[in-house]
Parts: sequence; C-alpha cells; structure tokens
Amino acid sequence: MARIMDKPLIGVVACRSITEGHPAFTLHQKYLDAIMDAQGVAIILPHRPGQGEAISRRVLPLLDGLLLSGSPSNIEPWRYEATGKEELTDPGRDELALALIAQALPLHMPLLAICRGMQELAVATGGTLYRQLPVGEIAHYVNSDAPLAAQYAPTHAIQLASDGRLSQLLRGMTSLQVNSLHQQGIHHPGPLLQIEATAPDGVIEAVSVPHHPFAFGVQWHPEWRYQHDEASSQLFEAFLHACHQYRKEKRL
Ligand SMILES: N[C@@H](CCC(=O)NCCCC(=O)O)C(=O)O
Repeated sequence: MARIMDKPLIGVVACRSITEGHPAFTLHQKYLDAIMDAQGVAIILPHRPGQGEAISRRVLPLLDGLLLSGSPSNIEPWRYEATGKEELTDPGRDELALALIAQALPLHMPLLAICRGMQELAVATGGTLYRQLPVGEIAHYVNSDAPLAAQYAPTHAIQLASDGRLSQLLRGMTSLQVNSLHQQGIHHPGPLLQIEATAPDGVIEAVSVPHHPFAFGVQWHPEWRYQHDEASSQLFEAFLHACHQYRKEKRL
C-alpha cells in the first residue's frame, strides 16, 4: 500500500444543505470512500458565494485531481442562459465548481464529473441543460422514497461510442447497464465536449474532453458499490492512475 504522502490529493466540492436546522456542507461518503479505496486522499472543498474564483485559484495548485459529485440541487438556469425560477439551488457550489472546471481543464488536471458534476462540466464549457427531461420510455429518475439499494440499482442500458475514449478505457465495452437518479440532463454539450455514451432515448450519458489526459463526465453513479461492478472499478482506477501521473509530472 502506498504511503499517504505519496497518494494523490483529490478535491471534492461540497454541497450546501441544512442539517438539524444548521446550514452545513455535506457530501455522501460513498464518493470519498471510492477515492480512498482507490488509493487517493480526498479533501472536501466548502464554498462561499462571491469567492468561487478566488478559492479555486487558492486550492487548485494543492490538488492532483478533481471529483464533482452528484447532488439533488440543480444548477441555476441563468448559468446556461435558460429562464425561469429554480427552487432547489446551491449557488455557492455552482460558482466554485464552474471556476474549478474552467481553471483545471487548461492545466490538464484529471477530472471525474458524476451526475450533477457532469452537468456542471457541460455548463462550464458552454453547454446547456434540459431543466426537466421529457418523460419517455426510460425513467431516468427513481422514487427517492425507495430503499437506497433499489434507487441505485441499474435501470437501463447505455450505448458507448464504439470509437470513443470511454469504451477504450473500459477495455472495449460497447454497452452497460447503469443506475439513474437525475431529472435534468445535457441538452447541447457545447463546443468542447465529446459524447461518449447515450441512452436508447438519446439522453447523453457520458462525455469527455478531447486532448485532455482524463476529463470524463458520467450521468450515472459509478461510486455506488463500485467494487462490485467492473466498469465502475475500471473508471475509478483509471481516474486515480491519471491523478498519480499528474502529481508526478507536476513535481518534475
Ligand atoms: N439535480 C440534478 C443532478 C442529479 C444528481 O446528481 N443526483 C444524484 C443525487 C444523489 C447522489 O449524489 O447520489 C438532476 O436532477 O439532474
């Protein structure tokens, strides 16, 4: 096992919520466990509206990778030029996450963006979102009253781009069964992102940034019991491998 000082440091943006009446920064432990099981050190990044850019500049040089987690909150619509009110927001997270992505991409810092994180990656690079996915043959959203094991069980297939980098990373896999806990989704991916996977109804399920060593977004949750799923384990192993590499090159 690697010494802790040799492990890459991965920043994970916190979510703002209310816990026992107190404003709190929270993060599901599964995201941090997946990083730490894969031999990384996770560090939670709190935020403060108005200081996202500055906090990002301060912390990025300390990090070797960035993980953007899922969250029930939605990105404020004005950030992708949509109109209308949004009840469930986390403006501080929007600000810090978008600043971190904008600053991390040119550095070629490894980035894994999950669910809301993938939507942040799209918005940060000029894409837009569906504020509510149309109801169709595939239910992308699972009843949040169901037991966790049911919520995070695979519900539908996705097709991986046959010549894509994700398929390559997953040793030639062309389709996967994934879980699905989102009501929004990427509408236009913007000029920078490559589509790596889609659901049968056309919903974008994974994206990457071309010419970047490791910048992937996935709409599903690979962190959920990732040790029990081959594709999820490979994704986390590849992410941590890229973070190790980044750390090594940064220190040369
Ligand atoms: N609010 C967005 C993003 C959905 C999302 O990230 N869901 C996961 C929440 C719980 C978790 O982190 O496991 C949308 O509805 O599309």
